[in-house]
Amino acid sequence: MILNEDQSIFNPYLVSASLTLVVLLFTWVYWNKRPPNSPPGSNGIPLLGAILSLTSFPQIALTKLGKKYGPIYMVYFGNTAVVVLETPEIAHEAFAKNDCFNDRPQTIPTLCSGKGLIMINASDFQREQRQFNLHALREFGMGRKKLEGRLVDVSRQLCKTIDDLCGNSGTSKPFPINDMIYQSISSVISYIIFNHDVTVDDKEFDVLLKEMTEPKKENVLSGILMFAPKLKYLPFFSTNWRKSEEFRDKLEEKIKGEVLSHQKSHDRNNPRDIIDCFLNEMNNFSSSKSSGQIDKSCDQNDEMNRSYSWQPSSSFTIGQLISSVRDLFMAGTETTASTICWIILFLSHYQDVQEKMQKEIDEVLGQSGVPSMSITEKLPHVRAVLQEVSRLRPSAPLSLPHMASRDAILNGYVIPKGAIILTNIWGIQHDESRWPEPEKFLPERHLDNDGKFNTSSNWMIFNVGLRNCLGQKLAKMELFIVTISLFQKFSFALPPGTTPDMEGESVVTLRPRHFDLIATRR
Ligand code: HEM
Repeated sequence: MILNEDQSIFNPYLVSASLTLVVLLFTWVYWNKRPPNSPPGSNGIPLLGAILSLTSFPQIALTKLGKKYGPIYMVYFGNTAVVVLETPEIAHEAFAKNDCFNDRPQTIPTLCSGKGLIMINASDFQREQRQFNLHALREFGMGRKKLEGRLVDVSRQLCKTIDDLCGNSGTSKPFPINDMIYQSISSVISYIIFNHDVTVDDKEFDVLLKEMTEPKKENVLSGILMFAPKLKYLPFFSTNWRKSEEFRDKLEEKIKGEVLSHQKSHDRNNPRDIIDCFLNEMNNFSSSKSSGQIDKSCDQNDEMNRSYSWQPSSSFTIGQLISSVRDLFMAGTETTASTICWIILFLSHYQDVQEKMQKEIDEVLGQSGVPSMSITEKLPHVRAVLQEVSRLRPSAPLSLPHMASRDAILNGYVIPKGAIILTNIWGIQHDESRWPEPEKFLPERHLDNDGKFNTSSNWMIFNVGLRNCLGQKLAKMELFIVTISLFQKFSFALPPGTTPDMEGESVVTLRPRHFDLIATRR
């Protein structure tokens, strides 16, 4: 048989279709190859991996994958390996018992400048800075009467604003509370760092911070970049990345101004805030270089001194001061304020729980008693409410990303160097084997048979290990004192006929959408 031209076995369409098939087959085989003994999971769609699961609630998508693959699994976002931890035990093994899973991927442009506290890799530099800031937060914040006083003042101011809205009738019209809470919480951290409220005294500062945390499209994109950094090379995301860097630079310029004015009025024997304390360390370094002496003036009378053992070194520089202040401010506002908003929303929706909590507050403090951390034992129901709301709506549902600094074994699996490691805090706190009926709001699950408050290692909103939340003591104090102050003075309700949105929105944190409230003076 003679083949005419059209029937040739070298038909170009046939050849290119076959070649495409071969290329696709190779891509598929190559894409689906997994490193030997890596955690279970799927490689997902070639080139994209599981990236499409990063919907508006990535924590929920990842929890579903956890049910399929088990307590530790590995997926790909683009070509980046992402290991997800679904139990506190594995998180503990990774972050407390190991030193190779505590680096950070460079995925949050507003916090990644090679310096600071949050996104720097684990190193002597990082440990020294973490230790210094833990100590400085204690000195100017945690455990100090001074901070309790500040918190009480801030809460009083907040109550005064709400009281004005209640007017003569004693009941307000519906009003949004979110911005008031954000303002109060940023004021607390602002005093600890700058010894004044920068968001009130400097409007530009305030606008910048709001721009960076508002739930607008750009910030949602930043949330996605946090888990899939390689997307920053795509046109849509690259603009977003650049804009975030510009914001960071502007914010750092503002902080620099504050640092300069601190330098001018600095008295080493009378540190006013974290900036002064840091400046003392810088001076210590230069004087210890010349004299060999270490003078810890901000450390006088400090009962925590025993755990305070860093040596002044070159990690104390102006650049590092500016970046660490930026990180404390960013980390210390959004998370705590969102949690307080969730608490108010849940209690407004569940009126019976609110009444029970108020009864307890009334018995311990009455209408005029001043809240303080010394009465936590007497308020188990309040603590149970705080615990349950933050279990249901953790403000950092996937924690912050960690990164493997080398190939290493975790729970019997090989984790490749450079893999991003996420702790699925949401999944752990919604795991029905640990929390029966996990979706239900049941504060009493945190009380024992005698009505005493019960802690559980399955509650882990601050994550665990060597990079866990540096501000957790401060955060607990803020949640406790602000909540008590508000519910001691007011009852809150949602406007009749409205259906609350209890899901919220994920920006980088999980926060409630704006909601209106009615306050009634008690
Ligand atoms: C309810 C409030 C808060 C929650 C839920 C929260 C949660 C977290 C989480 C999950 C992490 C990541 C831990 C990890 O990667 O292992 C973290 C880190 C951090 N948090 Fe918080 N946080 C809160 C409040 C605060 C406050 C008030 C401050 C500071 C004043 C703060 C400062 C930091 C810093 C500096 C880090 C980075 C620590 C490091 O990398 O070594 N946080 N936080």
